[in-house]
Amino acid sequence: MERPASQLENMRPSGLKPPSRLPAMLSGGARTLSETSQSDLNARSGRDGHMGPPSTAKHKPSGLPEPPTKRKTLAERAGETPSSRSHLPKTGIAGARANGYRNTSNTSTSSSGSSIRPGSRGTGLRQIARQQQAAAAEPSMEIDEEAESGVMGKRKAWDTKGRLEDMESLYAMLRTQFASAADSKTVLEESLSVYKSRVQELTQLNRDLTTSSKTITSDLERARSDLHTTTNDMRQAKRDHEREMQDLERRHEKETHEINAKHEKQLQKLEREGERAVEGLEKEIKQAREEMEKQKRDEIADLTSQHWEELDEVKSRHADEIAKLQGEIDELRRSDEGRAAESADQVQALKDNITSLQTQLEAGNATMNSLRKQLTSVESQSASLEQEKQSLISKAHFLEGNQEAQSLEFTNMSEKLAEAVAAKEATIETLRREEMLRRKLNATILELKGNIRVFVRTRPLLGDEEDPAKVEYPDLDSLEGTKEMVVHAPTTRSATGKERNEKHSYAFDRVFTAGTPNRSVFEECQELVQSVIDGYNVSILSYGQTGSGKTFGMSGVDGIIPSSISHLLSEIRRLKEKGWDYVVEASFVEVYNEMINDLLGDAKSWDTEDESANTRSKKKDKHEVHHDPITGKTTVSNLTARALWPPPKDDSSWPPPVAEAAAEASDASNVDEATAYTTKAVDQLLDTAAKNRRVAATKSNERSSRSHSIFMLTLKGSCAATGESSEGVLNLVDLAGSERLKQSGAEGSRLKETAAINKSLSSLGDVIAALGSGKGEAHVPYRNSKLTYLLQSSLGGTAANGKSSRTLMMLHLSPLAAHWQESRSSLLFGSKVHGTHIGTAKKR
Ligand SMILES: Nc1ncnc2c1ncn2[C@@H]1O[C@H](COP(=O)(O)OP(=O)(O)OP(=O)(O)O)[C@@H](O)[C@H]1O
Repeated sequence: MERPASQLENMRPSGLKPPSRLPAMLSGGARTLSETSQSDLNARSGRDGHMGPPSTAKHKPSGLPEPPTKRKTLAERAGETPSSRSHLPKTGIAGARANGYRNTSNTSTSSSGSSIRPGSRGTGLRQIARQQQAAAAEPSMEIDEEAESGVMGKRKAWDTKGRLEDMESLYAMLRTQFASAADSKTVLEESLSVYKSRVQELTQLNRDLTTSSKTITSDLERARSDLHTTTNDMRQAKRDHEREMQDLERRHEKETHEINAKHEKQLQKLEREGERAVEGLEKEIKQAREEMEKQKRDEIADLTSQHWEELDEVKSRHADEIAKLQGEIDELRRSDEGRAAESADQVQALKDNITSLQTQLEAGNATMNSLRKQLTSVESQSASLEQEKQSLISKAHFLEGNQEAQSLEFTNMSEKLAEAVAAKEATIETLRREEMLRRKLNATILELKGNIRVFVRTRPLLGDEEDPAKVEYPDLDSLEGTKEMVVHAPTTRSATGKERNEKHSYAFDRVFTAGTPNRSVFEECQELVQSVIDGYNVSILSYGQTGSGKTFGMSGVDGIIPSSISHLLSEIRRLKEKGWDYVVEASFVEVYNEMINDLLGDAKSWDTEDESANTRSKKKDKHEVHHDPITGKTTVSNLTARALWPPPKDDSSWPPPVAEAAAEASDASNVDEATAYTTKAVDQLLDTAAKNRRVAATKSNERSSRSHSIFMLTLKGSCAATGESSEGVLNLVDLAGSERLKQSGAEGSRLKETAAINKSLSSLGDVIAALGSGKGEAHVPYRNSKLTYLLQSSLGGTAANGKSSRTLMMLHLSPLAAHWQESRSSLLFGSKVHGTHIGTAKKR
């Protein structure tokens, strides 16, 4: 695109400007060089002093204007009147010339200082023209004056000769003037040719400059387009750079994220390894402890047998000495009075001897007590030895003293015996009071903690499982135990690409970190299990999606079922010393499709109802649930109940393998065998249940995940001494997987299963919510599902007889981020249950 010259001028990098006068000259119109007027040339040469030919200063033109008309001949001129004659200057020519030159110079001077505006130049040309006209007019006036006052005026008309002379002189003068005019013309022509060549030069210069201008313009255009291209390139490079930077940033963020995730994984791995190491160490410690205990037991046994041997030795020595004494006494009796004193000395020596023996016995007893307090049989035998010793002493006394003293001694001994019996009674009474106090305290503690409690447990990552959900435990170091958890949802992105990091905080009665072993979990449940012994009904329910660890926590090694049995057995043994006797029975049932099945019965008879029959016409359950409104007891008809304690002696099919041990179990000295029996019996119960479920699974897959199992323990206790009695039920429930299967996608048996599971789990939530509303038992919808109806008396409510119960909901979570939604719905269920407060539990 062509730009105006003024703009181009401004952009000229070199600062080169086209000669300012050239456009002016060119703009003067389409005049050719021949058309250029003398005045133009004069004006130009005047304005541009250095461009003018130096010769023009020397050979100034005469200043005479070219005759506008044809010159007259001399004869013609001679015939003219003086007024009409030519105006020939005398001195005025030079003056006019000088004037004209001066004027031109003046114009030039003034023009050179002025700008190159065409207007000003035009003014200069007009001035020059005016001056030339004035110069042309002036000489004519001078000639006329001269002619009148000088030459022509002095001659008389008749003086032809004089007038001829005048004419001759005038002619000569004119010739001179003509000659000078010719010179002047030559000079002017020379000047013109100089000007012409100068004009050519200038034209050439103009052309060169135009070409140069064009070149520069095209250079400029090129430079501008280069600049444009460079700017575009730079912008593109900038954009590329920005894009690269963004990519780099994204990559960097991703890498950081990956590194963080890797670190976390490593940390967790290390934690897991640490936990495994701790577990291994614990196992080793346990083994070492067991070995030490065994060693101790062996040592105790050795010491005991040694002690027995010593006692036997002492006894035989006593017997020998007694026999010897008896002989000596007899001899003494037979001897005379004189030897009585000697005998008395001997008796004294014997007495000393007996005292030292007594000291030995006491020391032996002290050693024995310190070694094993539980060896009550040994103590009782020691007591009989003590009695023997006392009788020996009394015999010695008898020998020593008279009849009266002997009877006094006897009375003292009887009193001491009565005192000992009274002390024993008082001790038993204190123990009973202590036991009652303990039960009350335990009840108070549990009441304070609430009748419905919720624990959360996350299982560790298994095998090659990866990508755990992020969980934080804000009060991990709390001395009261961890109760809070913050679960982070997997990072998502909004429609605008913004990162969304959701997290949810929860608080429960207890939160267990991933990897907490079963044993530690049970320690927190122990108080609740203990309260069953005290006569409360308790339910512990494992809730969570399939694979979250419900079965592992309930029936696995050190799980709640085996640990509860072992804890209850040790408590039963402890209470035996305080006068309490317990009977323990176990049943194991499954609730599947709203039907109760006996897991210890025959699996082949399960799931027999006609699928097509409607619910009302369905035949009655084989196992009916019945609640006694007076006792508050729940019974299920046709249910197998296995005696776990005391081990039965008369059932040939039951007890299972440790028959001999069981037979001896009623003997207090064989508690270990009895415990072994019960433990084995429980293992066998669990095996039988698992086997039955496997058989049933041929009809319905994944039976264990799709049904609820309930291990029911009934503990009946009585204290003959006080006439007190108690009955508590412990229900250990492994619920069906809580994952919500879409009913729309399920068909046939799976649809029915899903409906039954959803119904029973939501009924469970509703029942607990209703119990928490405080509207009373009448408003609790126990009957909405078989599960809640079966557990009615142990879900935290209060039975008609005023007996109330306790519940522990154990939420099991998968650690995987992929299972986040299921974990969240479990946590929401737990929060709903945890928010429910149910009043104080009462025992009847
Ligand atoms: N705390 C844990 N420590 C180690 N392994 C565990 C733990 N919890 C669960 N597991 C393992 O996870 C797997 C699934 O556990 P489990 O069978 O108990 O889940 P579940 O919830 O009972 O499933 P389902 O509902 O199908 O019966 C098992 O292999 C189990 O050994």
